[in-house]
Amino acid sequence: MRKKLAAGNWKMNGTEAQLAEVDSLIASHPDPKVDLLLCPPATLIERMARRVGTAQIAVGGQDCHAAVSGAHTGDVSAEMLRDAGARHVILGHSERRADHGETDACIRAKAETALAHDLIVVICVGETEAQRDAGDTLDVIRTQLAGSIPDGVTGAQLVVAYEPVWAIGTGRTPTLDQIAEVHDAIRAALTERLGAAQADTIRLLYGGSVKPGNAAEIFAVSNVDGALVGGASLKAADFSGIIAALEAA
Ligand SMILES: O=C[C@H](O)COP(=O)(O)O
Repeated sequence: MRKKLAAGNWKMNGTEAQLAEVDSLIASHPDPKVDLLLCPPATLIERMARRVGTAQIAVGGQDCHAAVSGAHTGDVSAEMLRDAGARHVILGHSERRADHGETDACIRAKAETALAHDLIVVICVGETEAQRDAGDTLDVIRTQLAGSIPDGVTGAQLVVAYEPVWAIGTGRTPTLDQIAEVHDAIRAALTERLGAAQADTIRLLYGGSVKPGNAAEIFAVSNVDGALVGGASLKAADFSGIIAALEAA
């Protein structure tokens, strides 16, 4: 039985004042029935981890470098994330793929380093609108999974997020059938690659315009084990509604 996971990706949003939302979230969910994860900008990781204290919210990074250390101005290493209090890292988000030219091989290299530093990796996959219109969605997803997931990863070390690029921050979402089709295909690809014993334990998150109003129907879809939430994770009241829907699913 996979424990559900509600993950928030704050992207490039938030300074000290934004951490008040974490206090509100803890107050609303002192004993959550699902796993909670917040991934703030790198500048807030340590402060958020301290703020969370012993409350049941994990903290994660939004990216890390593939190298352990060295001359990489502006980058953050996996070891630095661990040191700051992160236990997870998002890798291969479509915004990293688009803005920084990240390839599947690059994401895999980052994932290998992150795993070596005891971080749980949240690997993102998703098709563009043009790829969906061309009927290439499942091929794109399978290629991204094959190229970006390291060999030998265990179910405890990996979370996969399906985020259709055209649904991110747009208010548009796929149909429930489309979400089910992709999540079932991801589970099948992971089973073929890692074996059922590992694949069955990997949480698959849907991401892309998840809101309190659509969360319940998305969480009822086959092989959806939670969500990776962007905009709605910035407001505790909104994220709380999504968490409540996941707890009820
Ligand atoms: O990482 C989160 C996703 O990109 C979803 O963002 P969104 O909820 O703002 O659409």
